[in-house]
Amino acid sequence: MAKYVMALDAGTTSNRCILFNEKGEMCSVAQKEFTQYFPKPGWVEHDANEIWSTQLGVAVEAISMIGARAEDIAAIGITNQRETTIVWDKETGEPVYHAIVWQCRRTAEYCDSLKEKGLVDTFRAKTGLVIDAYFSGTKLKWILDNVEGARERAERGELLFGTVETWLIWKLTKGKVHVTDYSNASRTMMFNINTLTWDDEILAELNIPKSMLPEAKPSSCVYGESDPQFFGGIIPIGGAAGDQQAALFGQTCFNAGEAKNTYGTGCFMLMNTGEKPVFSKNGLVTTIAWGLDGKVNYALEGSIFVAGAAIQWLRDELKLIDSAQDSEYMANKVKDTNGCYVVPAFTGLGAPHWDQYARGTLVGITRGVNKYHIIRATLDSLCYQVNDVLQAMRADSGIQLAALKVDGGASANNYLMQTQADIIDAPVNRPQCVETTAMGAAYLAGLAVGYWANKEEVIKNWAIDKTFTPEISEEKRNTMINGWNKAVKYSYGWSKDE
Ligand SMILES: Nc1ncnc2c1ncn2[C@@H]1O[C@H](COP(=O)(O)OP(=O)(O)O)[C@@H](O)[C@H]1O
Ligand SMILES: O=P(O)(O)OC[C@H](O)CO
Repeated sequence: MAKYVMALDAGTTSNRCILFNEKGEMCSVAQKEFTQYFPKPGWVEHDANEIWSTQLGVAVEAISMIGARAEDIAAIGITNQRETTIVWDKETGEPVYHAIVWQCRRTAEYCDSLKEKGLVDTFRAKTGLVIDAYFSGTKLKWILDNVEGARERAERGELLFGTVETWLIWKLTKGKVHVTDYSNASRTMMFNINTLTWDDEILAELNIPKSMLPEAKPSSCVYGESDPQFFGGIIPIGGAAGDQQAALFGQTCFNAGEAKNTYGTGCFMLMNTGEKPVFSKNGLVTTIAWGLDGKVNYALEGSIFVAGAAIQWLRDELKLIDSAQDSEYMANKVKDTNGCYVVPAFTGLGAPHWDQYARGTLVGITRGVNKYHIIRATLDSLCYQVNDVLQAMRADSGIQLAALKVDGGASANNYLMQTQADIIDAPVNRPQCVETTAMGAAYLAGLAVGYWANKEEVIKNWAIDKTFTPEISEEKRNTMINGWNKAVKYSYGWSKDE
C-alpha cells in the first residue's frame, strides 16, 4: 500500500508541499515564498507561472527529501488561496495577464455599479456572497475588458479561466483536465450554490463567455492523473478545496455548528452549517464547504483580509521586527498598547464591515507610544477583527461556540492566542498540527482513493496542543473593545475620493 498522501498548499505568499501518512503525521515538508506585485495602491498580483514553478519545485523537493517514489503516493490533494483569478491560452498555456489576487481592489467601482443596479439580493441568493472586488467574477471581467484582444480570444474559445487549483490541475495534467471543485467555484461570484452550476444570468451581467469556465466537481474525487514527467510516474489527483474550507475539513469540523479560525495572510472563520445554506443577516458570506460522498456541505464565513500580512508589514515595511515570530517577544515587553490601536485595513475591510474603500490607520498615539506598543496593537487588531466576525456568527447561527479551534501560521503565537481568548471571552484550542489546510486537502484526496476509509478514521488524528482560557476582567475587555470600535470607524471610506 502507498505510504503517503501529498498535499499541495498554494497559499497567498508561499507554496508548500506536505506528505502525510495514515496517522496524519507530516513526513516531509517543503515551502517556498514567491513574488508579490503591488502595481498600484490597493492592487495585488502574482505571476501564475511562478505559482506553478514554485509549487512543482516544492513538491519535487518534499518527495526527494524522504526518497519517496510516485508509487509511494496514493493521491495528490490540492488546496489554494481562493478567488485569485488566472486566464490563460488553451493552446500555449501562457497566462494572458498576471494572476489578480483575492486582495486586489481594482474592481471596487465596478462592484459599486452592480450594487447601484440593485443586484445585491440577487447575487446573495444565487452565490451566497456580498458584491465585492474580493471575489473572482469582476477580476475576470477586468482582464477581458483591459487586456488587449482578450475578450475576442475568449469569445473564440481560445482562453481558459481558473482559480489557482484549476490552474495547478491543468498544469499537472499537461492541459488534459480543466476543473474546479464546488468550494472554489463558490468563491467566484459566478456559481449558483443552490443548483451547483455556473449561473447564466450572472454570466450575462458580467459578460463572461461560459466556454472559459472549468467543470465544477465535488471536492473529493479523482479529477485526473499527474503527468509522469513530473514525479517519475502517475499519481491520481484526488481532492481539491479552497484553503479555508480545507482547513475546516482538516480540523474535522464535519458537523453543523462546528467552526474553526485560520490565521494566515488573512484570517477566516468558517462554521459548518450542514447540508443547507444559511444566509447571513450580519455581514458574513455563505459558501460551499465541500462536496463529498454525493452531498454538499455549506458554511458561514467571516473573511478578514489582513491578519498575518499585518505582521509581515511590521517586518518588511516598518522594519520593527526581524521575523514574524519576534512579534510575540516584542509584544510581551509592554503591559498594554498605551492606548494606541492599529486598524490594518490595507486592502479595505471584509466581514462584517465590507468597506472596499477603508484603508489602514494608527490612532491614539501619544508621546509615550513606542515600537513595542505598535507591535502589540497590531497583534491585537487580529483579535478584534476575529471578535467582530465571531459576534456576527453568533447572531446568524444562534450558536455560542464553547471554544474556538484555531490554526494557520500565526496561531503559533502564544501572545496572540491568549489575547484572542481574552477578547472573545471563550477558550481557544490549538491542535498539535496547525497545518490543517494541507491536512484537509490530504484527507479529501485520501478519501477519494480509499487511503482512508471514511471520515471517522481521520477524526482520530486530531489532537490538541494547548488551550488558552480567558484571563482578563469584563471591564477591561469592554474598554479594549470600545477603543477598537472607535478606531475602526476612522478607517472607513478613506480612499473613496481618490
Ligand atoms: N509567530 C507568529 N506570530 C505572528 N504572525 C505570524 C507568526 N508566524 C507566522 N505569522 C504570519 O502568518 C502568516 C503565514 O501563515 P501561513 O498560514 O503560512 O499563511 P498563508 O497560507 O496565507 O501564506 C504570515 O503572514 C506571517 O506574518
Ligand atoms: O492565503 P491565506 O491562507 O490567507 O488564504 C487566502 C484565502 O483563501 C482568501 O480567500
